[in-house]
This record gives sequence, structure tokens and C-alpha cells, in this order.
Amino acid sequence: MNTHGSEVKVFGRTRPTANFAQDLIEYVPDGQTVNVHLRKDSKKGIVNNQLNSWSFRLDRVLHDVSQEEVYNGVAQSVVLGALDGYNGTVMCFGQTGAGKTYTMTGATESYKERGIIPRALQEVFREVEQRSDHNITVHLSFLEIYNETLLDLLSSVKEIPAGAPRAVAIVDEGGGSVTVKGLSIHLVHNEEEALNLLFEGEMNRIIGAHTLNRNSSRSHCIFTVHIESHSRTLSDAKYVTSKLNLVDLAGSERLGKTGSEGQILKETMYINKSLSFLEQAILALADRRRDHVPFRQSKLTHALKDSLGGNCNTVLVANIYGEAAQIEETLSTLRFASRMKCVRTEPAVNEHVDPVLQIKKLQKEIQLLKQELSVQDTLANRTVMSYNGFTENQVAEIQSQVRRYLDGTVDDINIVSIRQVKEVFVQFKLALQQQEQKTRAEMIQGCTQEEKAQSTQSAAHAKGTNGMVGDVDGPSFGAGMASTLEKNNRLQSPHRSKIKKGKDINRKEGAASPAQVREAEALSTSRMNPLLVSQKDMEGQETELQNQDSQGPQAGDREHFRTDSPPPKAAAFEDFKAERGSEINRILKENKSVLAERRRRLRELTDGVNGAKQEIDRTGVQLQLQRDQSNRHGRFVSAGGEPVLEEAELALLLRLQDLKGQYRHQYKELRSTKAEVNYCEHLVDQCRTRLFSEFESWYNESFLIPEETQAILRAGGPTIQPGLIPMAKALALEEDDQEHFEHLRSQLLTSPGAISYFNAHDRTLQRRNYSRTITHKLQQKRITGDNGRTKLPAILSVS
Ligand SMILES: Nc1ncnc2c1ncn2[C@@H]1O[C@H](COP(=O)(O)OP(=O)(O)OP(=O)(O)O)[C@@H](O)[C@H]1O
Repeated sequence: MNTHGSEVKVFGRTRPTANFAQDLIEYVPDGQTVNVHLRKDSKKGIVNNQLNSWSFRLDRVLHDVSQEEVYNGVAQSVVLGALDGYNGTVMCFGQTGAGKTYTMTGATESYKERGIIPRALQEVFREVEQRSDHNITVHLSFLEIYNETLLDLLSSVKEIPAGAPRAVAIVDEGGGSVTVKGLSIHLVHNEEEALNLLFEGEMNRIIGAHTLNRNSSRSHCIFTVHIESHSRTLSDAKYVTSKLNLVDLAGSERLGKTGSEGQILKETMYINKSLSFLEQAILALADRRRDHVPFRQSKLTHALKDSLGGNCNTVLVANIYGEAAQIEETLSTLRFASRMKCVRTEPAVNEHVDPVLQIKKLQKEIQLLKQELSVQDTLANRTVMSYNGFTENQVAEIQSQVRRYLDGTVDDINIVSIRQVKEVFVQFKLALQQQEQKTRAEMIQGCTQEEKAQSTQSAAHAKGTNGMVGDVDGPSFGAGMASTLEKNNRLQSPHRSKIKKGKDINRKEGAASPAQVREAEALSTSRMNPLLVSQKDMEGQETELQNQDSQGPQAGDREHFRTDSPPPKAAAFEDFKAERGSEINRILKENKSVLAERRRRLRELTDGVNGAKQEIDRTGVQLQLQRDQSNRHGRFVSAGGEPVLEEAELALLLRLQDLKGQYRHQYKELRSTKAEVNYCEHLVDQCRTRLFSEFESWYNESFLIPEETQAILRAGGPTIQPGLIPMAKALALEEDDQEHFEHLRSQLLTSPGAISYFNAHDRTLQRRNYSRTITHKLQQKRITGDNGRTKLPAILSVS
């Protein structure tokens, strides 16, 4: 059987008869084609266009052939495929009495004339014996569909176990397959057991009396062989399963022809209906554009859902009763056969994995790999490594290593295995989480203390500082150190700041040409980038902008002040802070004042801690002196022989204890205040970054980006908004259009003089537009008396 994508195999088989309609049915010698010729209907007149010749091409025409030949040609490959794990279906279709049951089951009284099912069972068990390297189990089930009712033809064979569903129903499984719940499945060990079940089922089959054929079966029957094959030799967890469906369909017939009535009429109607649904399903399967196949319209199509096409090897035998009286049924059967031939199949092995075996296999493989690693370690002279999970002690050791690494006691952590690296990362993460929790708790505690201190107006708070600026560095007593920020502030000399300021003014205020504007933009963007600009830089920049404004334009800068030039950035910055940026500026100021207050408190606490330390040192010296003196004079001894403390020594000891307690308390508060200072510095930084970035956007859009470009940006909808795209990009946008136009024109005008002329003309127009925009803005300002330059288009979000 072809296991690659192909069509359903279709065979035609004729029932032998002495009255074979030779003039109507023609078997072409190629063995594949059947031609049917009908006589013109004389009732429709001498001249009519009624079609009266058809040609059907099948896979093979089985005319006058033995049962053995039929089995070998039709079913053998499907049966062998099923043993290899492919689902298979052999189905007989045709009118009543055409030989479907004869083909499928055969004549029970003659061994020679046995049909496909007994031969298939024989083949299966022959193969089971031959394939001794496989453990193959075979189960059988026999389903009958009679008048749209599902019946288990083998239910009489053994008692149905308690709890098992009695009603038979078709259930859709995942992956498009179906199972028949409630249908008994019987394990068979040999051919004889299997045949017994087949005959038992046949006996149970409902036989209806019929005028055309007294033994005609009036139901569809599906005999299924379930095969499961495990390899005996390989310890492979994979195994295959398959379903071999051998289907004997009820005969199609015309109601009027059989003269059926009563029960037979009802049966015939059911049969015809289900066969018509089968035909519809086949049509849908054959049409590759259709993604829905109406399988659920009848019990027959539903039960055969995974047996028609799909991943199944499907074969159809079209049984023909070749007499002249049956010619219309023959035609109808051949039409069905040719439609079935268009259905594509893609057979695939039903492979499964035995979970228990798979686990065993993987465990074995892990063991092997561990052994391999041990060998490699020995060869590489590595110390004996363990590849099992870490014990609690080993985890604790790694944790301690990480701690020592973090506090600087060790410089390296030796990497010995991937597992160890993973554990090291876990410990790093844990350490980070703990630190975060600690900091958060300290901050919360600090805030509470601060609130308390403010409400009680404590004396310590009101006490002035002695001017000693210092910060305790680490837990050792009194080792004071100026903070990085303070140092930076002190180091930043006025001279240095002035030089920088001068440079910045020249750079920014001279921004008249687009190229210069872009350069300034690039420079200022890099300066304003919150990721690149340090707090020191930002503070310096803020001061610079303020200073520029307070000093006014320098003599050298004044020459840049033309009506078409943007205003100095410093002045614009002040305007911006007063209006558009007033809210963020207010928040910045508030944050700065909180920061200043916290820094002051930090200084107070540092003084306090230093003072306490000095007092502890002094008291310690006094205590030592007192002890020396007491030792010199000789100590009093108690009744128990213990030396007794003198009153002065005891007083000093108590004071020392008191001072240490005080020191610890103050030091704790100092640490939490330090954390608060850091946090406030971060807030101030964020506000400052936002103030600058909003100012930059506003300044660019108000004074640098030409009106036309802004219009283009506004027209760009919500995705392109002024204020949300960088200056350089905005100018590039304008330039792209311009370049495009220039390019176009240079193609049109061949004279170089004319191109230069237009270029110069355009530059003049550009300049005029630019100065007109600025003049317009200045006029607006004068009319409204408004200090604001223009509206900020969009607020930049601070990340
Ligand atoms: N190829 C054949 N060789 C010899 N006898 C045949 C052949 N085909 C059919 N017959 C005989 O024709 C009769 C009717 O055949 P059969 O019962 O198989 O038809 P059927 O299509 O199954 O009918 P129904 O649809 O009513 O079940 C039987 O007696 C059978 O032995």
C-alpha cells in the first residue's frame, strides 16, 4: 500500500450472471475502464439531448475473478499496512444483491469462497507469528448500524462488566479520530478465535425479507480489527497502533423498484438517507477547497469519520449487478466510485510513546551520561565531581561564598559546574531581594521617625549644627566622610562653570541655520538624555541657564539677536518655568526643599554620632584611669572573694553604657536618613530631567521647527506628534521632501544655471518663512501680553 499522499483506491467488481448486459456495460481491455451505454428513452422523442454514454476509470475492474484474487488485489496491502501502524479501511458499496457481503465475508459454506474479512484475519495472525520480534495484540469489534441505531454485534459474546457503558455512542476524539463508546472489544489470540467472533456477529445480523433478495442484509456493518504492536527487541518506548475497518454497507436501491412497504420501506429509507449522506461527505472530502466535511449528518458517516481519506489507507469496492434491469443502479454505483477516487489520503503511522518505558529509558541515559562525565573528569584530572542535586550543606556553602563575595572578603567564586553556576545566581537573587526588603523597611521606619520628630518639635531637631559636614562611612565608630555630592559641589569651581557656560551660550544661541540647529539639537539631546546626564551635569546646567538669564545677553552674543533668531535659551527657560513648566518646576522645588531638609538632618545626625563617639572615647579613658587608680590602691573584696567595684568606677561604667545606647540609636537613625537622602536625590534628578526635556521640546517647536514641518507632523495623526519626535528627525522630514523636489527639478531642467537659480530662490523662501514664523509669535505675545511663547503640544512622559 502506498503510504505517501494518494487517492482512495477504487475497484469495480461484477456479480456473475448469465444475463450480463453486454450491449450496455463494456469492460475496456485496459482492465481499468468501464463504459456504460444507455438506450435513448423513446418516451422523450426521437431527437433528444439526453446523455447516454459514460466512461468510468477505476484502479482496477474485477470481472470474473476469484475471491483470492480480490483479496490479494484489494485488501492485502491494507492489512499489511495496518500491521505496520497505518489505519486501513476496505469498504463495499453497491446495490442490493450486487455481492457486497459475498466480497466482504464470502460464502460461509465454502472455504474457497471466503471473503476479505476471513482472509484478512488469516493474514494478520500469519504475520503475528512471523513477526516474532514484535509483541502484537489483536482485538475485534463488530458494529452494526440499523435504521440509525448503533448495535454491538458481539455483545452476546461475554458479559459486559459492571460500570461499562451499555449504550453505544460515537464520540469524537482529538485529532479528528472517533471511538465508539459502549462497543465491546474482544482480545483474540489466534485466527480461530477471531473467526468465531466474526460468525457470531454475522449470526446476530438483522436479516430482512426482501422481494429482490431474501437474504439481503438491511444494515451497515463495520468489522474492526484493532492492532497494537510493540517491539520485543528494542527497549524502545515507541509503539504503533492501527484500526482496520472492514465495512459492508447496506445495499442502495430504488423504493419503487423493490415494491417495499412497512418495515422494509422504513429500512430502505434509512439506508438511502445514510448512503446519500455518505455521498455528500465523499463530495466534500474530494473538494480540496472545502474545510468542513459533514460527517455528523448520519451515524454511518460519523462512525467512518477517521476511515475515509485522512491518514487512512482507504479502498472501495464498487459492487455491480451487471444485468440490464439493474443498469441505473450500476450507473449510480460507478458514479459514486469515481467520486470516491478523487478523495485524497495521507496515510501516517500511529506512533505512541509508552510513558513508563520512556522514563526508564531516560533514566538509563542519564546514568550513562553521568558515568561518561565521571570518566571525563578523571581523564582531565578534575577533583571528584558530583552530578547529583546539591545537598542542604552544599547550598549553604554556596550561599556563604556569595555573601563573602558580596562583602568583598573573596574576589572570586570558582566555577566548577553548570549546576553550581545556577545555584550561585539563585543566591545572588536572594541576596538582592533581601537587601531590597531591608532598604524598604528602613525607609518606612525612617519616615515614621521623621514624622514623629516633626510633631514633637524635638530639641535635637532644633539644635544648630557645628558646621562639621560628614557622613559615617560604614559601621566603624566615627569615621566621618563627606558625601560624593557635597564633594562634587565643592569641587565645581566658579571658573570652571563659567568656561562651560560661555561655550554653551555660543553653541546654542548661534543656532540660526538648519545645520547648526541640528548640531545644537544633537548636542543638547545627548546632554538631556536622562541615562547619560549625571546629576552634577544637570544641576550645573540648570544654574547655567539661570545665570545666563540673570546676566542677560553677553556683548558677543548680542549680534545674534535678530528678529528672526530664536530667543536665548536661558531667558526662554525662565519663561517656560513660569508658565508651561510651572507645575513640574514647582514639584522640583518642593523636592529640592525636602532634600535640603533631609541633608540638614543628616548633618545633624552625623554631628550627633560623632559627638557621641567622642564622649564614649573620653569616658573610656576616664574609666581606664579610674581602674588603674583602684588597682594601685588595692581593691575591696566581697565576702565571696569577688573584687568590689568602687562607686566612681560604677558611675563611669553606667555612663559608658548609656552613651553606647545613645550612639546606637542615633547611628540607626542616621542610616535611615541617609537612605532617604538618596531617594530624594533620585526624585530631584527625575524632576529635573523631565523639566529639561519638556523645555527642549517646547523650545524646538516654538522657535526652531518651521511652521510647515509642524503642520506635517500634526497631519501625521497621533503617531507623529510634535514634541514626540526628535528635532533632527523633524528637520530631516522636511529635507526629504525638499530633496525629492530638487531631484525632480534637476531632471526637468538641464541648464545648470537655472538649477542654481531655483536653489537660491528656495533658500530665500525658506529664510522668509522662518522669520515670518518668529515675527508672528512675537506679535502674538505682544497682543495677548502673555509671557508664554506658544502652547506646548504634548507632554512628554517621564520614564
Ligand atoms: N462474485 C460472485 N460470485 C459468486 N456469487 C456471487 C458473487 N457475488 C454475489 N454472489 C451471490 O449473489 C448473492 C447476493 O450477494 P450478496 O448477498 O453478497 O449481495 P449484497 O450486495 O451483500 O446484498 P445486500 O445489499 O442485500 O446485502 C449471493 O447469493 C452471493 O453468493
